[in-house]
Amino acid sequence: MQKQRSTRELRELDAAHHLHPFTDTTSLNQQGARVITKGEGIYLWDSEGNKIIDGMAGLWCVNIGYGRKDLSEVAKRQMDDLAYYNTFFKTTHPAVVELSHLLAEVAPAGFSHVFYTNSGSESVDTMIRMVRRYWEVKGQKQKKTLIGRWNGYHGSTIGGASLGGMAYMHQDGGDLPIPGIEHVQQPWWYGLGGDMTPEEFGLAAAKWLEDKILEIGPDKVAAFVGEPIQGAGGVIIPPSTYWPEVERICHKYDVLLVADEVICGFGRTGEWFGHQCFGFHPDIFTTAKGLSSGYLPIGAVFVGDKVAAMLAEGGDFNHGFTYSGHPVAAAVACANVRALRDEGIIERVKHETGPYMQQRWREVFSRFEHVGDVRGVGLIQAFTLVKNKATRELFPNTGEIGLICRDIFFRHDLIMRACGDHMVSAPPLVISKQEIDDMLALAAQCMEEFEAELKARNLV
Ligand SMILES: Cc1ncc(COP(=O)(O)O)c(CNc2cccc(C(=O)O)c2)c1O
Repeated sequence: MQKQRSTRELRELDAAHHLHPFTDTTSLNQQGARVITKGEGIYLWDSEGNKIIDGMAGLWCVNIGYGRKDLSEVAKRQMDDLAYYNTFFKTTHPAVVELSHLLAEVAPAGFSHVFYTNSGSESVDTMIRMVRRYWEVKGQKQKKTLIGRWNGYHGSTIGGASLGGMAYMHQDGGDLPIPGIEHVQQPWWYGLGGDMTPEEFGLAAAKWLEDKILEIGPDKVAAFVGEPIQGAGGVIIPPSTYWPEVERICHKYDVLLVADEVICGFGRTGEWFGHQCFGFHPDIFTTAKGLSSGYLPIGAVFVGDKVAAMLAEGGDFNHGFTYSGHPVAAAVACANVRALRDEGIIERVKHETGPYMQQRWREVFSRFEHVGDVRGVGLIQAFTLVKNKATRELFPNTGEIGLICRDIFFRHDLIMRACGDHMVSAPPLVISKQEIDDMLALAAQCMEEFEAELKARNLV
């Protein structure tokens, strides 16, 4: 058993050998990474023994909370029995069969089939190929353009990063987006709504999609892809009128509707899936994260019956991964989803802890001078750091203020995420009402310090 190295040793070796994702390595290595060693419920511990409230459930994924020994026991048993076999050549195994059956049970009506991947990005890339294959089998191969949203996030693969609307990801060494990917503006009322009511703006934002479809030509548009709530874009919650209107437009022009449920799926909004929270009906939806609560990498594409039937008609669908439906990941995901269902965790988010968080979140943050658009649903919430709350004036140099705020929270052992100047939170779904109170009391203290810091730096 490896002797536990000191924090200093771990940092030095990490700096010498580990390239971190989405990181300026030089900058990170000047300060050293924080070494996380343990998790339990909503808490993490670092190598210095500090207890941390994880207001982000890792990366929006540890829905069931840390430290579930039942999941690690399932993993060990499966690994001892069958650590790996593939599902390529007319083979399957009990773990992936049980998971597939369970997912068909928890999925909304019309979704009987899942395709497995190892991540959200792979789920999105799989969806892109499925959508294009669907139209090819239907004899409309030219219908291949997918439309996403600016500031949407769909992963880091070439397809996912192209479909995403993070412009900086298109520039950074990727020469993205790939051909056949277009974007429309996001349904962000607070920043783009002007004098419109949210309801008016939701319809206007949906019309941007109709305009884009007509600009490209309906006979060339394959699908529209969106997160029910844009997560990494800053928890952008669309007005109530947006998604039903998007669905109407997609039906009008025979465009497939795809929900990217990688963050919103598996109870995050209080519903099993985010599209159920906003009342629309996708043809396909992509998942990962909460599927296994991050205990092992696994993703799943839920394929609507209409699309599955067309794929079946097309014979071989030449796509898939070595670890598609990996036995250990499938077994852990099955145990995780069963627990989310059988322990009433999602039900509690919908009826107890979600409403409680949303009430307390608004009470705590609405009183701060430089906080606007306090928002959230279920256990995904945010607020926007603003220069002038009355006029909705944002800070210049988007992101600079967000990082100041995030670092104050981190110094106080509370993990929240700065997406630009949006401060966001998505804790494990097992968070209790008392833990919500504790988290928000600490957050309020951090915000007092943050607003003092703004004044001390003459940023307001
Ligand atoms: C909606 C959505 N779709 C696809 C992906 C890609 O999933 P993978 O990372 O498993 O390939 C995501 C992932 N979302 C994600 C991943 C990493 C960091 C953050 C952040 O907000 O800091 C968000 C996501 O949020």
